[in-house]
Amino acid sequence: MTPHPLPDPAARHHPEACTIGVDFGTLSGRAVVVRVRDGAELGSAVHEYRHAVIEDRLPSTGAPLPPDWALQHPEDWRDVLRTAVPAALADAGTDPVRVIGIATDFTACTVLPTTPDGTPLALTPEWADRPHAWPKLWKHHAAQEQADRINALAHARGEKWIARYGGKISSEWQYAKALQVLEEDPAVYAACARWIEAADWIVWQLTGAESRNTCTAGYKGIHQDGAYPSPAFLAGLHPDFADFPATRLEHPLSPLGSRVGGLSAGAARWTGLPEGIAVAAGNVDAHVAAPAAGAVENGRMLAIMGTSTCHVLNGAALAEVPGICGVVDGGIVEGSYGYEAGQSAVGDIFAWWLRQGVPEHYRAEAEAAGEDLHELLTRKAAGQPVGAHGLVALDWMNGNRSPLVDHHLSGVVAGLTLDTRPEDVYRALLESTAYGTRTIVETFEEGGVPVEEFIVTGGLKKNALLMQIYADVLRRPVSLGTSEQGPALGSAIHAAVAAGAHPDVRTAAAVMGSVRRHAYLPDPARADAYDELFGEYRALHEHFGTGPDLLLHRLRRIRNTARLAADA
Ligand SMILES: Nc1ncnc2c1ncn2[C@@H]1O[C@H](COP(=O)(O)OP(=O)(O)O)[C@@H](O)[C@H]1O
Ligand SMILES: O=C(CO)[C@@H](O)[C@@H](O)COP(=O)(O)O
Repeated sequence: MTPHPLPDPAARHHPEACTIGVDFGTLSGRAVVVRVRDGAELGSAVHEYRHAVIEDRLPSTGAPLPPDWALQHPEDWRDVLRTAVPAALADAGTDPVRVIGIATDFTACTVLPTTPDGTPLALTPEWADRPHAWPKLWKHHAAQEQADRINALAHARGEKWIARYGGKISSEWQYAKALQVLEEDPAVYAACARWIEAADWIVWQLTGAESRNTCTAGYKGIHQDGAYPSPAFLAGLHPDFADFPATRLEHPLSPLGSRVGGLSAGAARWTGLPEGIAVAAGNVDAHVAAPAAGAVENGRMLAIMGTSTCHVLNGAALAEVPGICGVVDGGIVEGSYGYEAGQSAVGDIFAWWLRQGVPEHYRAEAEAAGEDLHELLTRKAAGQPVGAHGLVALDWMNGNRSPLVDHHLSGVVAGLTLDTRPEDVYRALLESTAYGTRTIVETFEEGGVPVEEFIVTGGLKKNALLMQIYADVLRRPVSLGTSEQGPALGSAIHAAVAAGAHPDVRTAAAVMGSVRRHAYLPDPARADAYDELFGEYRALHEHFGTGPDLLLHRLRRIRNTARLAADA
């Protein structure tokens, strides 16, 4: 096959020059085609992962997975490049020759063991039958015991970096997951040449060469002040863990928006794009969205609301804020300290209730009305006065990421009666996630990091009731990123910088990003009513989430013991 002619360097100045952004979310990959001179989104496409989230059985053997596991299939990710990118180009009607760059972003910490050439162990005949050979999705929560030991040792040794992560490293991040592999399947750990974020692995698929980005290294890989944790610290966890960074992570780190390579011939065939175009460093699906939604300036918190919510916020100074996910110098954009916090389930909580808590006649009603169940329940829940359902819920169905950093906590719904309706619980769940976000906003402000504006992007911004609840609960306006694919637009912005169409991310954000400021305003009367309910939420937070011997931990232990016995 004749190779693509290498792109003309002047292509970046063509008035129709564009870039591709590809956002790898939890359930699907989304590609957008964006014009670099004004950020116009010319086309888009979505590809649902065929295996979605693998939580029950290993695809290769059908063997049951233990509780709290969450895996994904690498071929599902490559399928996004083969399907969504060409489909987005077709949707845009764009001649591929106009595409000057591509960038991707990924859920994190979604991490996988590979061979030296980047082949996932999960796709090798020798290791495909071993659960620990498979990519661990960000929501894999079976490494909490390892995380607890990491945190205890870090505090015992007075490790300086632990304060950069709010005082606790999450079980969702790289080290707890890697330590779980080492301890539960040392043969897989020994065969793992590279322990790599999917955010970097997908870039490897595009360029044919490994690269590592500063964002995932900083927030998920404990890379602080130019270094990973010391061998002495890591040996204190397990003698064979001392060289984990040196052997499985170490690689030069690429700043966000930098060009890490050219599109390989193979990836050009997958995507239909010109070989050799700029490929940007990998990024995280939350942080990448900041330039797309007017959130690069300090004090502007962006909530990327989807399956989960990530809160990213730039600050002028380095502050040690308890319970956040992390702070990284330049972690969101150069020139600021990038702060991250989050809620491990938001849309996932609503999806759970639609699956389990809605009677058949509601489904029939939705179908008859041409609505999905979210729209039906939202419509049914919208009219009731604040507090009329008599419920307060804890949004911990997938643990608490911030500020408690404990994924063996679980959800609570208080106030249920025989009169409680499905829409009442749905509304209480919407509200619980707003209370969780208000807790995070107040944690930042009490920690000395100002939150001057609250902006939302992600799939949930389309729910007007949810957005109004957030404005009322937070007692502040809610601005909206205008793109329906905020993270993918953010990636396209980083691709434009990598391709040389804009000098840096801040400049590109001003040209290509877009936000609708103060789209929702708080209603004072409802805000007062929510203040009282938020007080009840905080009482539940303290009772169920703090203290030495927690009911929710005991229930989790009982549940896991019973399930493991049943699977034995
Ligand atoms: N109208 C809606 N109201 C509330 N939640 C919704 C609505 N539509 C979809 N969701 C939730 O949005 C989540 C998907 O968010 P999205 O941003 O599209 O994906 P991802 O998390 O993969 O980035 C799902 O958990 C789903 O339950
Ligand atoms: O944890 C992070 C980012 O740090 C997210 O990738 C993770 O919560 C998944 O995000 P989504 O809800 O799938 O958008």
